[in-house]
Amino acid sequence: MGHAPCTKSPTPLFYIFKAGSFRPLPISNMTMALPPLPVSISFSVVILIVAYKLYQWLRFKLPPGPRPWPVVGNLYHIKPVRFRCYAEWAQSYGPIISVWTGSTLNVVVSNTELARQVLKDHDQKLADRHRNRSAAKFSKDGQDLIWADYGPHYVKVRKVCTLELFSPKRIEALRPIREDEVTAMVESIYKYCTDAENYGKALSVRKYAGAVAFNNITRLAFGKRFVNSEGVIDEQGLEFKAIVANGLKLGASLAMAEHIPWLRWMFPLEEEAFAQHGARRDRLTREIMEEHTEARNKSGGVAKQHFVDALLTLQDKYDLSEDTIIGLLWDMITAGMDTTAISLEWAVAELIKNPRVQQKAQEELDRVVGFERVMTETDFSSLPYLQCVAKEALRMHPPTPLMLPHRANANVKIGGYDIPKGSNVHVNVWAVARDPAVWKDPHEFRPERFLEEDVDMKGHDFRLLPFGAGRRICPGAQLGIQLVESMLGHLLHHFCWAPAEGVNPQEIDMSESPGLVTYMRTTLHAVPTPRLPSHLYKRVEAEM
Ligand code: HEM
Repeated sequence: MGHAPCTKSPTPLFYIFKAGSFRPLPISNMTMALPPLPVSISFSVVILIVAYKLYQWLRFKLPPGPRPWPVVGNLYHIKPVRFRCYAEWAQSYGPIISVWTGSTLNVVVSNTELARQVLKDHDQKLADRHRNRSAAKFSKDGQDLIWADYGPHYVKVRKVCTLELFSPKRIEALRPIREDEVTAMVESIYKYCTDAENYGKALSVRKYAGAVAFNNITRLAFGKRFVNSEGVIDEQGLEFKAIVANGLKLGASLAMAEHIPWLRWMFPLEEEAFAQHGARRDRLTREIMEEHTEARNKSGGVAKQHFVDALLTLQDKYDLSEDTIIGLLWDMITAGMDTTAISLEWAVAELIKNPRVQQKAQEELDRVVGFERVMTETDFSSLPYLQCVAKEALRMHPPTPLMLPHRANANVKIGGYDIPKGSNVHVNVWAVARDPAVWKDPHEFRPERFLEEDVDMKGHDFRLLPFGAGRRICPGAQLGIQLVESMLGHLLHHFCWAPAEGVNPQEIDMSESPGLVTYMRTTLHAVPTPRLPSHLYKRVEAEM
């Protein structure tokens, strides 16, 4: 990689020295007069703090990694697709590396044993979150779940998620919404490809997957389908989308100063913009909450199954503030929307590249479901190969390849190295799931591997961690799996999938776009051909 290994990384203060802030002046430029007393005192205090910090950091044995530059650390070495870059560095420096983003130490682990140490043996000490200024604003300093540090608040809201929001009973009660949305997707793809104008033309898989994910998550969380059957979005839906887009814009505006705290005074937060954004988000959410309260009162107190109803009726039992309810609802939107759409797009790309797998999955669907009805989630247990296809797609293309970063709330030793309190810790689940030491032919899309050996993907087997593991494991894992399997099963049962005209399947761009969640870099365009009787392409509408 062209970087000399560096096991003893410099301290944040080292950067300040190197940056030249304290560069000594040439003797000739110095005045011989002694500095006034307050200046001497301040200078001594600074020296003492520097010495103490240096002592603190030098006593640690930090993991090796590329040599950081003064001030910026490795910021200029990190390639845009971070998990690939870290996996390359792991080849040079070993399975645990230090990466400096400005003055923040990030430790990245890339094998099964170290993932187990992070997510199981030292789970609790590594279960805090790093909140940058934007995340801190959006979450009102961790009043939600995603951005909360590990502690009594986190334990409480996590309990609400496990026992209430994602209980098997509620997931099952919300099944009609999922089946409605998945069949709506099938109906609209069918309309597209049976329109004479579109004959043989490719469509964007992401567009359809994104619509299912959007409608599904907004209905599940807010009990709202913002889009009507003609695809027209209502006023609240437009406002919702504008808020999501504005949140992304604000989040992206912070950049460099996030990594170099002492530079922040030069880049003040746009306090006003953040405050307006928060107020706008809260206003829309409150409006929806009031609608639900009114409907519940009218129906004599009967609560619906949507998350908003669940949270409002459980507010007193769990002592949830309004900020926490709003935060939780938006967490679900943030974490549950892109992840499922991304997984589907990658899976379809692999099925086009591997026609043998596509055909085998279709044969299973034809045998189990047949040609006279559509698949439902109750068929899953009879469709082991379909489940393996979804799992293999999540192995090769985890939508969050570095999970969400954890932060150490105490000094911890991992793989013989020190992780000082306050460092960020990432598990490169993408690299772990492609490690030739634990996977045979790791780069081959071969769902059969899971028929030969049943590998758990919900946090018990540290070779396969698309949802993480331990205390912070994804609470929506089961729901996510069901949605991905359902979308995939319907797409395969109803259609044959081929690449866009003139594209060789092996030429499909399988590279990733940069970001916390990993979309395909080039949107997948594919040609669907219906394979079932025409009456099976109707949306199965659910009134909820
Ligand atoms: C294929 C789909 C999905 C994948 C691959 C996925 C993956 C993940 C991962 C890797 C994490 C971070 C775990 C960690 O920090 O250690 C996470 C967190 C989270 N996910 Fe998911 N997720 C998916 C779907 C969903 C859905 C559908 C929802 C909700 C509707 C959801 C809600 C959450 C929440 C709230 C967190 C934060 C948990 C915490 O900080 O304690 N996810 N997810």
